[in-house]
Amino acid sequence: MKVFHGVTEARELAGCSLALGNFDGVHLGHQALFAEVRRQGAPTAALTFQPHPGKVLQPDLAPKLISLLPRKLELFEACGLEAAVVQPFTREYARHSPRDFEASLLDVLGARHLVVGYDFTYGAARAGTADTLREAAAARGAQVHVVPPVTVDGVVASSSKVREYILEGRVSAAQRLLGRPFDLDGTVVTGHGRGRGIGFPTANVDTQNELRPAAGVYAIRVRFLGAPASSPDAPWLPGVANIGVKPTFGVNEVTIEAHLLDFSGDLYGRELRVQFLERLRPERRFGSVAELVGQIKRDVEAARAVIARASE
Ligand SMILES: Cc1cc2nc3c(=O)[nH]c(=O)nc-3n(C[C@H](O)[C@H](O)[C@H](O)COP(=O)(O)O)c2cc1C
Ligand SMILES: Nc1ncnc2c1ncn2[C@@H]1O[C@H](COP(=O)(O)OP(=O)(O)OP(=O)(O)O)[C@@H](O)[C@H]1O
Repeated sequence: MKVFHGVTEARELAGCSLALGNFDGVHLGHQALFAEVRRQGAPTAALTFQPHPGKVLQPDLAPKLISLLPRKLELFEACGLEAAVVQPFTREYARHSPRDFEASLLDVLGARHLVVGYDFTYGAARAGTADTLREAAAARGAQVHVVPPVTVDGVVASSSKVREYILEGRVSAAQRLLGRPFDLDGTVVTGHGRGRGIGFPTANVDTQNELRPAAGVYAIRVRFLGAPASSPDAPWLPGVANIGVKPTFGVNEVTIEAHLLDFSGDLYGRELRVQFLERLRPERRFGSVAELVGQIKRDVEAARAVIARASE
């Protein structure tokens, strides 16, 4: 997939079918837009903003993002798009009128089909709507396609809803809207080394990802990323993760630690992707290490059952 930095760099996409949005998380609603783009024909592309407009316009209220830009681009590619236009978003850019935005897509970039969702708005003060976009396109012989809301069990798929679920630890609800499990990437860093001593060594995952699930114990799958580890179809390894402050040991900082069920070996420095399948229980303080170990054994069995179901 080709990545262009800004509309003016992307003129070779003239005649393209282009989806418009932030696309944080690339959930099922976003995927429906990309399916519509593919139906309209090549070259197929999506335009997204970087940083997320919320970070620029209301930094104090801005949400934690479901996925960072590299992962978003990877997901675009997995949806079959041939190109992405990453438009730098600044306060100055945000002041552009709807007319400017229309001209940049239709005249500068020369898109032929614009694909937006049912609630899409654009330009300063969000004054542009699907109707104004349609008028602007029609005047240039281009078309606008508006995708109706995609819902799952009565819930409209949206980035905000997915974030809410993840923050509550409801990762399987998030998965239903994403169409895949929520994941984050990280590097294995050193911990306190207690895990090995109690029979459950854990990889401490240091992640740049902004959004993490609520504290608790999760059934997970893990895949190694990057050189020299593996190819894109490297296997998903079953695991169980604890997110939290380890109250049994009185640690203050929140960590994400993953115990791989059928793996032994040194993981320090490895880069991995962790997929969260289901929350098994809240984190709690145990009166003794023996009680904690007994519970972790039960967690491992529960995780195996969840992962076996997920792999069916
Ligand atoms: C499946 C699993 C569940 C865990 N649940 C808890 C818990 O409920 N409470 C707690 O204090 N620590 C919990 N832990 C964290 C352990 O205390 C931690 O893995 C161990 O102390 C090793 O930590 P270290 O990496 O800091 O050495 C859990 C760990 C795993 C792997
Ligand atoms: N469930 C959905 N069904 C159809 N289109 C959608 C759906 N969700 C988003 N879209 C469309 O996808 C594009 C990208 O939207 P955006 O990135 O703002 O996503 P969002 O999920 O609505 O985010 P947020 O929850 O933060 O408002 C927009 O054109 C939007 O209208």
